[in-house]
Amino acid sequence: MQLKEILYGVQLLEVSGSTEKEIHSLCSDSRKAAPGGIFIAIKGTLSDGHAFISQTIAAGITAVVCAQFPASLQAEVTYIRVPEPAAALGIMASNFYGQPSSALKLVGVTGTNGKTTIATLLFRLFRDMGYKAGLLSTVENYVNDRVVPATHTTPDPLALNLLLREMVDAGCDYCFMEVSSHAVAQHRISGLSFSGGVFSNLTHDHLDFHKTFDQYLGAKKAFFDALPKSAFALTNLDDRNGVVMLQNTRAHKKTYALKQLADFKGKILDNQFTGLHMEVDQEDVYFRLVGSFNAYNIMAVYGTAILLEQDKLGVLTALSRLQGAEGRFDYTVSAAGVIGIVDYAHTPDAVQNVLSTIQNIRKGTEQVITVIGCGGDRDKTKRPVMAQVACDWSDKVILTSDNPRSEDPQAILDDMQTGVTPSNSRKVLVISDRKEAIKTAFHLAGKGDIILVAGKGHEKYQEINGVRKHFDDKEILTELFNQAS
Ligand SMILES: CC(=O)N[C@H]1[C@@H](OP(=O)(O)OP(=O)(O)OC[C@H]2O[C@@H](n3ccc(=O)[nH]c3=O)[C@H](O)[C@@H]2O)O[C@H](CO)[C@@H](O)[C@@H]1O[C@H](C)C(=O)N[C@@H](C)C(=O)N[C@H](CCC(=O)O)C(=O)O
Ligand SMILES: Nc1ncnc2c1ncn2[C@@H]1O[C@H](COP(=O)(O)OP(=O)(O)OP(=O)(O)O)[C@@H](O)[C@H]1O
Ligand SMILES: N[C@H](CCC[C@H](N)C(=O)O)C(=O)O
Ligand SMILES: [Mg+2]
Repeated sequence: MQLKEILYGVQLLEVSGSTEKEIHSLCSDSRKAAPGGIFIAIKGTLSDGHAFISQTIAAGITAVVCAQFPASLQAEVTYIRVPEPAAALGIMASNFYGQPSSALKLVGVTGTNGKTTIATLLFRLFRDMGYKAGLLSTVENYVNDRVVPATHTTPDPLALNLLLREMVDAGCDYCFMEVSSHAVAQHRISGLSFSGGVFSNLTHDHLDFHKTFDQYLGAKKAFFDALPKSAFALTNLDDRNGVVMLQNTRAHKKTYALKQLADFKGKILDNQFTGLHMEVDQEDVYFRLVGSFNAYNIMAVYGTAILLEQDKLGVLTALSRLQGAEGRFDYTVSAAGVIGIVDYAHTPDAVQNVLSTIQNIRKGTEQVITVIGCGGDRDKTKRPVMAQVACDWSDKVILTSDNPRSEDPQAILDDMQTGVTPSNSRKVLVISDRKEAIKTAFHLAGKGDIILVAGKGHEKYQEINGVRKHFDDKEILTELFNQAS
């Protein structure tokens, strides 16, 4: 493709060299530079792509997009100066792959918790209703029934647009994707053409990256601010930040809620371990998903499907058959009657939601035993809060390791323990080895007791000292449950 075609829609500040040359590939990682390609220099959190420009030219790159020109320019290379190379990369990746997002109805889901659940339910709903569709999520990506492993919640612009291209080529009409706050801040979604945006909720997370809650809120809001007039913006009216999200959007503003009047109004009639009984837009429906937080997810999915012009009863019927996403309130019962729940709750709010759901459903006398850790190289301020929430809502808590990554597991546990109040300390055990922690919870549990293993959900690994080894909470729990029978 011609360089000038790839640059269509990019704000150019300065160009040195010809834009009428054939380009074979795009890359933002110097290690992937290929002859006849274009390199986009991005300033990241660890290094600055500008430092690698000469290396990429040595590897055969013929065009460079950057925020500052290098001191000396090579005659055969075209240099393009832009205000924000990361944003330019999004637009260029979209052009390079033939603007696939315009050929699909693309819906983005953002918020602290619920993105994977909402996007996955939407994907499965539309597949069940007979549509060809794609999914971009934390757990897995899908092109119809083909699974593409996920590396990020929201992939980088090149991987993202390539996947969208594959969806269009496979005949997909819809794509449902998670939009993480990192992706918005790093312009990974720049250049995409959205048909709709959905907001779940906003609570404490990622303050290591966004520094303040306002910056975190700003990243989520920027997604809605950039939606076109033709799109819809669907928000959760019961969330304190739900209205703020839509303040400056040009899209059609729509709302869902359980506690007040909204465009899409739901009500929980009953909430059991077997599922939710709800009234949705005046229809009485049973769902297999558990917990009041899932009632919100259901309303978000229902509202989106209606805004995508689907038939109300068809949507509710298909939705009532769906199971939750893997590792989200994933429920098993041992032969001896111990209940195990694996859940991806890894923020204070999510932990509280899962535990309050358990409290609301349990009959009264059963113990709730929570096994929980916090990830390394991630927001440290959430550690004591998560430990405190776990203690406040459980009878016993086993503090353990999640993914320590490059951190010392004991240091993470120390941070968590600062959230254990003296009155809660008698409830707490600290067992760094996660498998041992789950085993101990199992040995402490009797008939009817509930073990919550929180934080890792669907993850099939544990990362300690930068090394990933196979680890699966559900597998360990199931093995213990089977041994006992
Ligand atoms: C903190 C963060 O978001 N980091 C992402 C970011 O990396 P970075 O800013 O550290 O990049 P960098 O290493 O400083 O490099 C800057 C630039 O120089 C380039 N480079 C670097 C080295 C080199 O030798 N040559 C070279 O060209 C890099 O390719 C990059 O373009 O840009 C990279 C390329 O897109 C991402 O892969 C990387 O994700 C890392 C792996 C990551 O763990 N991200 C997590 C935190 C994340 O994004 N999570 C969210 C979900 C969060 C949630 O749960 O809500 C997600 O969307 O997955
Ligand atoms: N609507 C919701 N409100 C609050 N908590 C929720 C909601 N939906 C799910 N949760 C809780 O949050 C956890 C994560 O849910 P989910 O994976 O759907 O969210 P996510 O936004 O995709 O998270 P991540 O950003 O880590 O990918 C679940 O395991 C559950 O405990
Ligand atoms: N997408 C989130 C998931 C965290 C899950 C938890 N298991 C951890 O490793 O901290 C992140 O990268 O922050
Ligand atoms: Mg997710």
